[in-house]
Amino acid sequence: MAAPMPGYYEMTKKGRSWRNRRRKSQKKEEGVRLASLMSRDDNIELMRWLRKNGFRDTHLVLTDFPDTGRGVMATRNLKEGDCIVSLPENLLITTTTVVNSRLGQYIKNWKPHLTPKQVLSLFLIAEKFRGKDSFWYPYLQTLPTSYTTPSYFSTAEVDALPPAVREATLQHRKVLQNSYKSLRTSLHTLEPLFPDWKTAFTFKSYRWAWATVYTRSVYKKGPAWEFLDPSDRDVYALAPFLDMLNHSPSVQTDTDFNVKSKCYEVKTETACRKYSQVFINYDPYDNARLLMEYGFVLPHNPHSVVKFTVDDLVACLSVDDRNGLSNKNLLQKKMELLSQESLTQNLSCSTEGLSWRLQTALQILCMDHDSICNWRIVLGQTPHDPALRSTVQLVAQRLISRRLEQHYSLTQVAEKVLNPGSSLMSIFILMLLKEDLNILEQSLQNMKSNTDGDLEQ
Ligand SMILES: C[S@@+](CC[C@H](N)C(=O)[O-])C[C@H]1O[C@@H](n2cnc3c(N)ncnc32)[C@H](O)[C@@H]1O
Repeated sequence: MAAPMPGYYEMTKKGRSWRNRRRKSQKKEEGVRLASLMSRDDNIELMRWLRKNGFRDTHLVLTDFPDTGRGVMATRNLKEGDCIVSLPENLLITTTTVVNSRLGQYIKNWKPHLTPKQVLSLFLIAEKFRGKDSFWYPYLQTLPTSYTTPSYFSTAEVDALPPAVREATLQHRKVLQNSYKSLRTSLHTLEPLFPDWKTAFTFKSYRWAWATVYTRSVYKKGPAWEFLDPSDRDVYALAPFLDMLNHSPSVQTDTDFNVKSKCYEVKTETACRKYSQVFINYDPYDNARLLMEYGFVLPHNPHSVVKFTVDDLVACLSVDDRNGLSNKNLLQKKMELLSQESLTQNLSCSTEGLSWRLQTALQILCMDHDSICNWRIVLGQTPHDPALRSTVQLVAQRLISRRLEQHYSLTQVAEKVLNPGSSLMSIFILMLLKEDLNILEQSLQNMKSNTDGDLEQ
């Protein structure tokens, strides 16, 4: 298991002003940190190998940051438009790399066909097993030995998750297990290449390789080889050094393969000061998605939301339903409308309040028989019908209060069961629960303080 990073311990125990003070003092310490990480043999070897194979030197160095773990630091000021990484094609691991490798001719004939992720995972295991004989050895040496993605969660950690995230976790694990199961029957054909194939291609090593591909690959369109399973797109590339860049939602970067220079390039659209961490923006993901796909959670993630299902909304409607809003026929009509208007998913709230989709779905669900016949007109009215508005407000408050209660108990149990001192995953799960609590509390507070009952953001 990856060793928990001290920065995360600090984050869970101390306040924002403490962190700000700490950050300032950390800036002074960064020169020392820089020395410590760059003097590690595997990092020296990685940089030497990259340069030898056409990587142009950049003003970036690998550094251990207290808040994010290993990342990349700028050794000079970077300005908007600077190309910060330019990685030649021969240093990318894609399905083409695998096809042209010794492994290629073996796996081409496997049935069922392999997906691009399976191909890359097998290649990583194979090359790792070859040790120093592999061209990729200096890169493989710098990869994490384990991850914090859902396939590494303990049972207690899975149980502590909010229900929707737990479901996604179980699904993620099932996909991984099925993926391994489907190729396991063909592994013996690798015997001429790997007499020790049983020791090399275990589920444990597959889980590691799979997580490596999931958390570290960049988008690069491949040729979609005819031997590949077309259900997954051939768009993954492992990119040494570039994959050391951590994610921040507050930066803009332009990351793509340049067909002219034949290099994978990262251009920053956000200036970065000397001795600061250089980030790229993976995507505008909320914390649940970051945890599922990358195995981490961001404190104060601006994209974080708490999601609801239509069933959650309906359950709040039917409590004390004196107006008959959940009458069977009426409810069926409302459900049809929600489907027709694609309002059955992404119903969420953030610290800013309820999303437009959640508000609109609630308004439709709160309409009585007369209003539902003219639902477009009723929805379009400004100001809204006061009776409808107050029903929506009541149901919305009930929705958030209920989730808040559930979340309080989940968090209390999680705090008892999980040990943030021994697992980074436990820290992230507790952070996720606390971020969600914060969103729900702020949403409810906003609603209550809004005396006019205006639910619009
Ligand atoms: C592409 S790698 C980045 C380099 C990685 N930190 C390393 O040491 O190899 C992506 C992984 O880095 C970590 N990561 C990225 N951004 C992060 C952030 N803002 N905070 C914490 N961890 C982050 C997550 O573990 C994620 O799966």
